[in-house]
Amino acid sequence: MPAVRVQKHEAEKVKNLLKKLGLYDGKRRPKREENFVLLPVISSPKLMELGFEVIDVELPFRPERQIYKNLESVLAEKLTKEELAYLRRYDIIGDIAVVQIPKELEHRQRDIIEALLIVHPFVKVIAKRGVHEGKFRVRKYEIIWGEKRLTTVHKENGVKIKVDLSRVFFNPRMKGERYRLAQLVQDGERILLMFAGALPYALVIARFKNVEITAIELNEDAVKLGLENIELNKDKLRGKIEVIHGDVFEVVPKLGTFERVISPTPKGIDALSLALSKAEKWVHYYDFVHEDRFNEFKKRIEKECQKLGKQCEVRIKKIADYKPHVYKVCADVMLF
Ligand SMILES: C[S@@+](CC[C@H](N)C(=O)[O-])C[C@H]1O[C@@H](n2cnc3c(N)ncnc32)[C@H](O)[C@@H]1O
Repeated sequence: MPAVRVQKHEAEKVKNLLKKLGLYDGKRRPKREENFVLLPVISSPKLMELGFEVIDVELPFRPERQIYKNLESVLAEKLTKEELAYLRRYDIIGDIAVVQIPKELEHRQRDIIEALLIVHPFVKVIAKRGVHEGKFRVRKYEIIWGEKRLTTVHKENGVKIKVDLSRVFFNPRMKGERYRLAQLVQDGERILLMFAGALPYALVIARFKNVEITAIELNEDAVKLGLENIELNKDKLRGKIEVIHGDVFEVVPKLGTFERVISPTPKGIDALSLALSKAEKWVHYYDFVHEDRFNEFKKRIEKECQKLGKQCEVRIKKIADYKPHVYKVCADVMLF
């Protein structure tokens, strides 16, 4: 059966491209071979046209449950249609499943736990999530099954990220966004990462690109985890990460400028002017914006640039739904 043979460091990028083109065969597992990875693909002349090395190899099939079963299909046997409509997206963070159980489904908690264990037999903890709280944006959780811990190692974009959900912010749904930024970055850049958390953005960027990242974070627990994460990934990182424990608004004004500034801004904090003032070429500024206010947000950024004597081009990208009509967005700002 066909597989594409790629260098290990390119595997993630090529896999994403193949998925986008509908050529990746998710029913079989990829395989490592020294410095190469064999990616299962669907037979297509397009692969040759794209210049890939296609070989014929037996790659093992994934267990059936991983392909066909999702939580909804398992629960469809037990829950009514009305109840199924209340099911929310859940996250798998390392070996922890994080679920939301609305009050309409509280009486179904046991069924939901059983179904999760069928779909994800490797999870060791199932936790119900609450809202983000405080300036460190940590969520409240209630463990409803398994080991009594909220610490785990999550794998994403080829890096390991140790997190303690009871002490630090972490959002696995930003995986694609972190990959997007890593692809925009060029080797050799100096990057300022504000509000760095346990370093998920820094690790993914430094895994793909040979850059110098200065990361600022106020939560001491996140800083400690970030340093552990650098150690955990040291063999894979092409770039360097320096972590500064402190308040962005005190530390950053004392620093010089950077080619690129990234601000995964906590909700309710305005660090726009600071981010723009420290950037030479690019800013990626995250915020939560009502769909009717995208243009207003863009104008505000342009005005801030003018105040700083800089010209800019702004693109607002929707990253995730936050609540009805409000999105988490990233403003990609090019300065010139
Ligand atoms: C939305 S989270 C993003 C964390 C990380 N970038 C991630 O994506 O996982 C915001 C982070 O900013 C940190 N933070 C909040 N206020 C801060 C400040 N004034 N200076 C530095 N860090 C701050 C919080 O502790 C939290 O880790």
